[in-house]
Amino acid sequence: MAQTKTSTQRKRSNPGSQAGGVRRVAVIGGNRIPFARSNTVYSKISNQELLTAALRGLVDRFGLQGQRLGEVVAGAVIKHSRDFNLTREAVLSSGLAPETPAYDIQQACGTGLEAAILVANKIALGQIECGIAGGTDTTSDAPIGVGEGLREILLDLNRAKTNAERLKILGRFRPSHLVPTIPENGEPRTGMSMGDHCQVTAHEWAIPRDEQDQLAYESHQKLAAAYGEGFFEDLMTPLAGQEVDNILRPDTTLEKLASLKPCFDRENGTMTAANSTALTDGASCVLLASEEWAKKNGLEVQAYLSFSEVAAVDFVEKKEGLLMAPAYAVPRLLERAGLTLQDFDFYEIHEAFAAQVLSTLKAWEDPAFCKERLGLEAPLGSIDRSKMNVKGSSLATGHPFAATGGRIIATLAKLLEQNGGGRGLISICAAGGQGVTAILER
Ligand SMILES: CC(=O)CC(=O)SCCNC(=O)CCNC(=O)[C@H](O)C(C)(C)COP(=O)(O)OP(=O)(O)OC[C@H]1O[C@@H](n2cnc3c(N)ncnc32)[C@H](O)[C@@H]1OP(=O)(O)O
Repeated sequence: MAQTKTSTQRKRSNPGSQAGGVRRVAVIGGNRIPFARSNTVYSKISNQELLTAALRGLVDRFGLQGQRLGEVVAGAVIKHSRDFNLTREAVLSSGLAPETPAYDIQQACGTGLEAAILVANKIALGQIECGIAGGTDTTSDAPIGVGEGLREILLDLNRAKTNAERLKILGRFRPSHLVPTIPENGEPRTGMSMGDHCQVTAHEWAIPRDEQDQLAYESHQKLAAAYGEGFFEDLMTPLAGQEVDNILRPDTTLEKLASLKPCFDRENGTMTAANSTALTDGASCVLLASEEWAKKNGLEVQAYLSFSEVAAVDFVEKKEGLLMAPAYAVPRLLERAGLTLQDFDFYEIHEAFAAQVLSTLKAWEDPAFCKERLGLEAPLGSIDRSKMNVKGSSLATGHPFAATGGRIIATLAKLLEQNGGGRGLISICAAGGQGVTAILER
């Protein structure tokens, strides 16, 4: 029994983890539910149920029933106040051993990738052997809050001891108290939405409308082709009769996209409902492990999560583009990894908005931006666009905020496995002027 052994008698359980040493972190595989436009098929399904469905699918696929994993880390950008720890609740219904620890994190649209970095770091340090990272979001089931006035009345009512006290408190009630507090897709410090911010950046970088529409069009074409070849068959668990992302429009045309009206700057804007992500419901997760654990459990390694970098920009005082932090994170990532921007076989650049992707690519090509903002002697340069988002991305799949990271990791890991090797770059912009990036290799 472990309790009767002294520490010196105890066999070291992670011989790969020497002091100061790190282990390679394997991506075993991922799973997600099909993503759905908000207020459609998942409109009556909670965040917790969406995450549970994605987790259960992963548990079934990799035979993890009853296993105690190191930990499960996930989160949602928009949560109800009742969801203290929705990841733990999802784990308790997932088929994993109930002794598996789990907790929520929140890093806006970077949540899923940040969760994977947290789990990976513990595996790398030998603190755990395996874990699951994930994310979920539903804008169909957004929490509606009550205003301050009504909140005070309700709390006082709860504390009141007599009916007379209750009646007196109810006398403070005014119809104006019924105005609800609805969560906004906006930045608290600027009062602008993500789309408003991105439209400012698109103007600054002079991103033409037709280039944004082209990117959106290609995203749908590539996602449709990926479904056609069965790419997602072992990456997805159907839910509520939904088998594919219902935002996907394989039949859309460039002419149709060109006909849509701008939706943020309505006068001079270039961003539309098609070259912006739609509000989406969904969940995803990925299984990460040490190589030893994977081998012991007879599981193949798809890829390794080797580097990560998170950056933040000053979008308040310095007026940097809110969604431009990946432009800063990636050069730091490359420097630490000893790589150039061209040293990749795949690029997974989250398509929050087509204009966000195109502004970031343009920034890396721009000598003045690279010198003055990034402190580089030469620009990072261009990427081979045929290697970018090859199975479609958020414009076509949709973007359930916290679930996008897991979708991307699972897609890229499978691509690297199919390719028989190589390297992929992940870049995800996030609210709050942040960007989460990582490298997968095989
Ligand atoms: C949060 C982070 O941390 C970082 C990030 O990722 S930032 C990104 C976060 N996400 C967002 O901010 C979501 C942004 N999106 C939105 O707010 C909304 O989707 C939107 C304002 C852009 C559009 O909303 P909407 O007007 O309700 O869109 P919707 O009604 O679906 O579409 C408008 C029209 O375009 C059409 N359309 C949309 N996509 C199309 C496509 N691909 N092909 C053809 N037509 C399309 C629709 O059919 C519709 O046409 P009709 O009016 O004829 O019905």
